[in-house]
Amino acid sequence: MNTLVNIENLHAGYGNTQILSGVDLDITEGQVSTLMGRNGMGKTTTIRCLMGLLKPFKGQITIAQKDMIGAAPYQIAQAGVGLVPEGRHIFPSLTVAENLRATARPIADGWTQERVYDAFPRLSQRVNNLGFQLSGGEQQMLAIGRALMTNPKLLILDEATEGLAPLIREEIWSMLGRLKKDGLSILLIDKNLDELSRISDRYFVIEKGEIVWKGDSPAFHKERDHVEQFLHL
Ligand SMILES: Nc1ncnc2c1ncn2[C@@H]1O[C@H](COP(=O)(O)OP(=O)(O)OP(=O)(O)O)[C@@H](O)[C@H]1O
Repeated sequence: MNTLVNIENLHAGYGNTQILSGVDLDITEGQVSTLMGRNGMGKTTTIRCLMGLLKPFKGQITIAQKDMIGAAPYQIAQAGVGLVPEGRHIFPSLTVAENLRATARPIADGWTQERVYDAFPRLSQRVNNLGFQLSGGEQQMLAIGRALMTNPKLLILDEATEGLAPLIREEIWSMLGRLKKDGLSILLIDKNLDELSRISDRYFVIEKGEIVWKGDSPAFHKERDHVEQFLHL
């Protein structure tokens, strides 16, 4: 199996404050990987470096074996990485259809609006509604749909089900399961261990800007108590 993204010895922070001090993270094609850690440990900072939104102090980032450190966000998108950011950030004054069209990068046999509506039937009933008129769950589905319309090789979801109702969470988790079956590589930033363990193949735990535990599914199940200790206060 091929390595899609490789992050090595990543150091980054804000101004003079160092947040990441040597993060190593590798993502294998076709797998679901999970980055976990308590609040403020550096998960979003790691993703911001990968997406070209924050310039790292040092380290290496490759996407499909190509050096991408310091690349601009549009170049990361072109390299096939799509992000569903924490807090969704859909366009509030555009309709659902316009939101989906806004970032689309069509390819042959790729994602279309119809495919997104098939995947999230709730959205198909809201096509002409404006972003701000949607419920939190519908906004999250739209944010995922919008990322899929860029036809990514790797889809990153930062706290995808945070604050959503159980039924909506379930819809999103089963949708992610279907995307995995279709062969999409996914990186989840999440803390819901029960739901994660249904689809995740590999796990990384970050603490104070370093990966302190990593393992595959069998290792996670065997050492779950140990992993949970990193996630609790
Ligand atoms: N723009 C910023 N300027 C200064 N400090 C920041 C900025 N963004 C984040 N930080 C700090 O960097 C640290 C890591 O934040 P980060 O968002 O990466 O954490 P996280 O692991 O994603 O946590 P959370 O689950 O709370 O989102 C925190 O201490 C945070 O306060």
